[in-house]
Amino acid sequence: MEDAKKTIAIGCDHAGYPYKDRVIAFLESEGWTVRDFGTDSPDSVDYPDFVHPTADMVESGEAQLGIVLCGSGNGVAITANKHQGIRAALCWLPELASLAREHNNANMLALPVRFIEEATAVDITRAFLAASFEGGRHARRVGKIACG
Ligand SMILES: O=C(CO)[C@H](O)[C@H](O)[C@H](O)COP(=O)(O)O
Repeated sequence: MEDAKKTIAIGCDHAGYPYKDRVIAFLESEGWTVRDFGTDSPDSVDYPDFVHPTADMVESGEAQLGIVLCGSGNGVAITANKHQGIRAALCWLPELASLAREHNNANMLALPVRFIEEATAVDITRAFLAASFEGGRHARRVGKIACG
């Protein structure tokens, strides 16, 4: 059985696919068990088909965190954020990834693969994993996000 505390879910579309294996290699080198929901080729696909299962695993608690990749990062972030228990952050700089965890308690990272270098994607992922939620005033604000 996978250790839920060290499991991370990942999913992408064809535009995110070029960086997925590099990000997975980094995650595994850091000791994470990676559950890869695809896609697994540059052939054109529809990102929601890969993001929903990724977000489901995070939302259920089977995975601690999730990472989704597409061209702009917007399609995957918008899709993931339709899940009540998901706070997905679109990040193109490591500093944004740190803040997403520290201030927003983000549990999913959205990477805009067509707008960042591959090494930057790894740097952003590293920052996301290294940071932790600061709580305090941010907990009050995060608690007000849910509606309906
Ligand atoms: O959903 C997106 C835009 O918000 C992603 O960036 C997609 O990867 C992109 O739309 C894919 O575009 P394509 O022209 O079909 O390759």
